[in-house]
Amino acid sequence: MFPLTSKLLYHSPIKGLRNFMRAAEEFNKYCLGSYKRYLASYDPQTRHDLIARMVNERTALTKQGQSIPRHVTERGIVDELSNLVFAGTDTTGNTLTYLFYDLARHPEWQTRLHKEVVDAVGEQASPDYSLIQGLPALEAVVQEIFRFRPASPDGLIRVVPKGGAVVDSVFVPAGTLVSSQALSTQRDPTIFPDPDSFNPQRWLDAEGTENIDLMREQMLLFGKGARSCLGRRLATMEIKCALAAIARRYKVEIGSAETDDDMQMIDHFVLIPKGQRCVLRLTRL
Ligand code: HEM
Repeated sequence: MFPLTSKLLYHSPIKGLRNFMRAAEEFNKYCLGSYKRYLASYDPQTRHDLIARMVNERTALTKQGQSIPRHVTERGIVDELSNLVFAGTDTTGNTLTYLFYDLARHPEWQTRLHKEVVDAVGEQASPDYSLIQGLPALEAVVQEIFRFRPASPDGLIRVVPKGGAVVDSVFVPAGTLVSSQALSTQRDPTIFPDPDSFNPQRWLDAEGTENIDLMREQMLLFGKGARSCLGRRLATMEIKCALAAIARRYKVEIGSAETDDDMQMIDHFVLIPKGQRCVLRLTRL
């Protein structure tokens, strides 16, 4: 952010903007603290994550007496951490919110998941990912929520490179801004019949047929290509683990007469529920 713009926004007469700037500052402090804690226990022999790569790059450049590019300065690394937390929080959290809401409306899938998970993990309180990763009903439910409620529903703009491109037999000149967005692509009735219904069974029925490749190809929620979502596997793992843990132990029901209205989808860049809440009732099985 440009420093002057940042200062102006901080003192803006609009309360929402001032709150946003203060929240961003708090958030940055949190990320800086996390980075310092990370460095305090940093061991290059055992750490092989993204931040370790950045720290190692900076160490090597320092040893060679070279100047440090911004992306591996302390500020650059802390910005990277903030980006990861921003990118991974509301997307995953709101997907889980819609997932439990849609399951509350489809108790038959809760019954199916409960049986599948209990058979696979027994009494384990926090099921090990290796035991649940490939469970068919769990996979179908997660794919269906990704299709039905894509956390990032908007078109993300790309610029057509030099020489132009041919898309679906249409020539698009270089420099044209293009995008496609997940919400409508993933509700294309020619690929997903009855697209406005939450129906995990469609994934199970398609398995082993050529339709499954078409369906997977049509899924845009994580983007496509070289700049697609870095955290898609982490997000999928988190969602499957949370779903298995809840399905094993709880029955989930709609908890308020307002829940259906609250859960109408609003495109806020990230998909959010209109009421900004989801009241559900969980009962121990
Ligand atoms: C359900 C959860 C998630 C959804 C739907 C989602 C969706 C997306 C989308 C649509 C993009 C842009 C792709 C493009 O421009 O073509 C993206 C990028 C990215 N996501 Fe996610 N994301 C999720 C979770 C996460 C998590 C958990 C993390 C990391 C902790 C993460 C980190 C990133 C990063 C770093 C990028 C930028 C990649 C790049 O520009 O090279 N995301 N994500």
